[in-house]
Amino acid sequence: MGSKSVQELALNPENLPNNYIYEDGGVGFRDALLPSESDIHIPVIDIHNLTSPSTTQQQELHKLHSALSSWEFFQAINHGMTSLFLDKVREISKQFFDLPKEEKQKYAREPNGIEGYGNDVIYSQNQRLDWTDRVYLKVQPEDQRNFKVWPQKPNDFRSTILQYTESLKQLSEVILRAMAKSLNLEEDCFVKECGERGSMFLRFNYYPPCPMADHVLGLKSHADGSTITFVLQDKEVEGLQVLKDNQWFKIPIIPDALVINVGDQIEIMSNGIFQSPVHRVVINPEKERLSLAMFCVPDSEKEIKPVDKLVNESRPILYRPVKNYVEIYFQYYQQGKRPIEASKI
Ligand SMILES: O=C(O)CCC(=O)C(=O)O
Ligand SMILES: [Fe+2]
Repeated sequence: MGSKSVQELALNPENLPNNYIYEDGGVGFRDALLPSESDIHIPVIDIHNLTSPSTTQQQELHKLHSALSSWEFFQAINHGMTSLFLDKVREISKQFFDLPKEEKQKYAREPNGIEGYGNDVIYSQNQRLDWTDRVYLKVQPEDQRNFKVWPQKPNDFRSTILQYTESLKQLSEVILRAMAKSLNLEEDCFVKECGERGSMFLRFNYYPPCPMADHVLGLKSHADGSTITFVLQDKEVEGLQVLKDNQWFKIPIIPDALVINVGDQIEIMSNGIFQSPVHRVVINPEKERLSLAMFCVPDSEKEIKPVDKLVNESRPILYRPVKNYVEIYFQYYQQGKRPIEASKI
């Protein structure tokens, strides 16, 4: 990891390294609109309804389709995980970042590796840095778990994360099937496209408070390289924003909802019908914020391309096939570029 964690930098905020600071670009970071202030709402989807008998399911699929073609973000409720369990997930995450530096360093990522505890990988000198410390773990498939970088403290860290992974693995299938149905495709078409050995990456994002919140970003604007992403937001401190029609909107907190968004790989598979939204995270001057993002990605051996049925004369093919998209993703991201450009025809 870089010489200092963001958590350490936050102790001495008068002396921030230049790479964290947006001199003028920062104006207005925190005055994004709440969708409700503009008469529009981030859709809320009831997952139970997605798997209910016909009429209820049809209505919910319709809602999902319109959510994904407008905001590309939605909040999922009734997803089967209890409030108590989600609190537990947040609690063990917080406990990890509260540990002494020496303990956290045991799980530090390799200088150029991506898994483990650390902050931004530095690719170039003038790269903008994100005001966040992370733990990044490949949690699926099982035989690719690198337990060397999985925290052992708090004691129930691993067991809680394994349970969380299992729940989201099941939920991701439900969502991918529902997405396909909402496009009148074979129900299993996206699931199949992801292959037998789809991967899941879990990222714990810890954003310390920063008095220069108008001049630093927790996460610079980006779109995810996943098929879909699940975000468990902080229960009290907001920060996630989505760009729509050139305007930033806050994603409001619904305490037990999971925020779900389309990633680049569903944009490719759906031939651009569902698009991967640009989003960012702003910082709070007084309060820390913690979130968990779970990225679902296809088997790295599988080639991803637009589904045949979504390509026709009026909708020509818009994307080239891609393979192991995650690989190129980070380099593009750290240079502030959008990796999806590599696939656009
Ligand atoms: O912190 C958040 O709410 C969102 C995190 C995110 O967008 C990401 O990790 O890709
Ligand atoms: Fe993201």
